[in-house]
Amino acid sequence: MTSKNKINEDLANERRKCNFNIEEVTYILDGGKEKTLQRKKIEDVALNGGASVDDIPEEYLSARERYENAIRKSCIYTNIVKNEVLEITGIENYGSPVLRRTGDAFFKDISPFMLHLGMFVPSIIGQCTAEQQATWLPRALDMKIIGAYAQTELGHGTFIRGLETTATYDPETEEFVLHSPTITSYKWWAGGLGRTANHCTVVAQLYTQGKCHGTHLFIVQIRDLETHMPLPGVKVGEIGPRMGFNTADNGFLGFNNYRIPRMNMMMKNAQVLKDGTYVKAARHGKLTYGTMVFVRVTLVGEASFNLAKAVTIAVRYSAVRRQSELRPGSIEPQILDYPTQQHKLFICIATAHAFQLTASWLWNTFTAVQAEMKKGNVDTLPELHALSSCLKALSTSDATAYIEQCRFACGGHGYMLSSNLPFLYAFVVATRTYEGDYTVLLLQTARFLVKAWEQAESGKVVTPTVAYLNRHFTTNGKMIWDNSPEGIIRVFQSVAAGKISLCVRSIRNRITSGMDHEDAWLMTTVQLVNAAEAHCRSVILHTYWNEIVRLTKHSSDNVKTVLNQLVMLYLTYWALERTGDLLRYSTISENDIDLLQRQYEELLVKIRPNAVGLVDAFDIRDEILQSTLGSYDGRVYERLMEEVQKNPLNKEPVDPSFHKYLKPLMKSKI
Ligand SMILES: CCCCCCCCCCCCCCCCCCCC(=O)SCCNC(=O)CCNC(=O)[C@H](O)C(C)(C)COP(=O)(O)OP(=O)(O)OC[C@H]1O[C@@H](n2cnc3c(N)ncnc32)[C@H](O)[C@@H]1OP(=O)(O)O
Ligand SMILES: Cc1cc2nc3c(=O)[nH]c(=O)nc-3n(C[C@H](O)[C@H](O)[C@H](O)COP(=O)(O)OP(=O)(O)OC[C@H]3O[C@@H](n4cnc5c(N)ncnc54)[C@H](O)[C@@H]3O)c2cc1C
Repeated sequence: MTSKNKINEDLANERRKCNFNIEEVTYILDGGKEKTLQRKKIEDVALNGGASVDDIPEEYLSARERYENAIRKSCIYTNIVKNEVLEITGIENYGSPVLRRTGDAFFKDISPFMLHLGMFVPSIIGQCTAEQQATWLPRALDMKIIGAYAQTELGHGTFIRGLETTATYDPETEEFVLHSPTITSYKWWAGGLGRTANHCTVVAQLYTQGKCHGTHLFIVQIRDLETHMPLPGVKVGEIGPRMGFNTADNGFLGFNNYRIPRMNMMMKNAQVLKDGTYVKAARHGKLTYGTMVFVRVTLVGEASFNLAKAVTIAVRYSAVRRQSELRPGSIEPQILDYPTQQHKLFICIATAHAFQLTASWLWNTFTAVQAEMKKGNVDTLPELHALSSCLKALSTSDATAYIEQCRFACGGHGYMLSSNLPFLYAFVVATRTYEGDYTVLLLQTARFLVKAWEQAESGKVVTPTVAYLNRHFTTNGKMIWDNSPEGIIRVFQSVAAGKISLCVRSIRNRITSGMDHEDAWLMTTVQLVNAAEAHCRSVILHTYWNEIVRLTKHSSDNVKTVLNQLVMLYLTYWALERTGDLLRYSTISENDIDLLQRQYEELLVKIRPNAVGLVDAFDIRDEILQSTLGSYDGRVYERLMEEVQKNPLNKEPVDPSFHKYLKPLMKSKI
């Protein structure tokens, strides 16, 4: 081992202290040993040549240079994926989370191809007929065409029914005429649309035979494949600097009576026949929203992964960083030894676990619902929509808050872009808004909860994720407090049931006092968001606990212990966060709360020796972490110094601005 990659002594000590088998935990988080081995194989192939390939860190580049550099790296990565990785994994792994995550070694910000693979390709798979897929999919997968997903407009993002772009069918030519009738109808935000894409999925109001049939999806070519010039009738460009996503060339797009062939309407769920007759597959009105459901499901895993990155950085840094004295003259402690620091960080480790296991469970639910829908059964779709909406909302919101907490935990150095924490924050905070804003999605879940409550009230057995509502109608009074995992989960379910019940009462009272249903609902939305949050919290607690019990059945004792400590920390943390609710909806006493607090503090002490082992178990390679503070070897100060050498401002001893501005200022008289 050279002195350059010698492990920091404090970090080495932490690893010696770790008492569980790190690989075993990695296997659990990856979904099994085979998946870990496959991931490592992919990473080895994809990152073999040293991924970052940036001489100057991308944050020093101008907007133009950054974009060009991002395209350059996207092409390098795509070629590696096409020529080397898919050879091993097969084409079906094209959009897999492993490839998405390995891609992070190439980009601190984001690849302009992300939306092509993240939404354009999924919309072809989910919304096109087999015949259409045969036309478009091979070309899209082979990057012969590059697409974006243009749904949001300048005037509307949330309210899809309010979109203004029109697609009017002309039976004479068997074409759709796309048009942007107003400024607010311009497509806005689509990633990859501004400079990169030559095609996109466009969501537009479909008109045929003089009637509007609501929003539908169309595949639209927007640029010439040879010259990349926008086609006549298409106005396209980049929307400007953003808080993050600056290499994603988010774009705008307008149409002036732009014609596309009839077969460019994505026709899996509805068709327009040659003569203009509209035929709808009579299954479910919202199947055209399917791509969004798919992405919401994948975003739970994204939240987990990005939080895992942030907490890996913050825990390793906290083991290396020493600050202050506990007693006069004593050696400065590692900041990880402060209980307040542990309080900031261990919940982040537990949350990353909770979201990762919930993401896998949600993915299995998603694929089961897809399988049912293939058979023509759409009964399970509302529950999936309610689940994916609230889990997307909470996971992205919590991950955002905890990534910021990790940054705070790294003090001043966490503010450096080279720590990667600001990039992670800017990336994840957007996920709280895109693909459905936090509040809006929780209100979707609330609609489902109120209906489920009414069903349970009428004695019907409701679906598994809200089965606690049936219990609500068979028990009297407050839920008995019980400090076991199952007991805490039951109490959280009672909190959710109690809050939904209050919402229903509030809506009914308002209607009784003369409001119509819409106003009564509107006036109750603050409570409804709160109830949906409580429901989702109970789903996460329940899933995390169940999955840990199931997945550690055959684990070694120490792995069982440490994973159990983490899940208990998570349950206790949330119980303490929600003492107000617990006092209201359960028999918990002040003494019980004191006990919970003690239990929480004891858990911090127990987890402390394994903290570095736990973040090592996320097994995120340095190339992917891209952080001066979080590398495996803990050479924090050396890396910060090395980074300074890359700063173009340090290339010359005297900056030209001195002679141009400063010196004249210094010489000038008052
Ligand atoms: C080289 C590089 C390598 C890289 C590798 C890449 C690998 C790929 C990785 C993938 C990573 C993914 C990254 C993705 C990045 C994404 C970027 C962002 C993209 C976007 O943001 S796209 C735009 C998204 N927009 C939204 O989400 C809009 C939100 N609004 C809505 O969803 C709806 O309008 C809303 C709010 C649901 C309301 O709709 P509306 O029609 O008005 O419906 P109602 O409220 O009236 O409800 C009616 C009824 O329908 C039910 N409903 C609603 N939605 C759905 C649904 N989706 N599914 C099922 N049912 C639905 C609703 O519950 C109501 O039911 P009722 O029974 O109560 O009547
Ligand atoms: C980084 C980034 C990338 C994106 N990429 C894409 C893309 O590739 N393709 C694409 O089509 N779009 C994309 N979007 C757009 C994104 O999907 C929308 O911004 C998002 O859906 C929110 O819609 P909005 O901007 O219209 O917000 P608004 O709906 O205007 O929300 C503003 C506020 O109003 C509140 N609000 C709105 N409606 C309601 C309601 N009914 N009840 C209560 N409160 C409400 C919201 O909670 C929020 O607080 C992207 C956005 C970002 C930030």
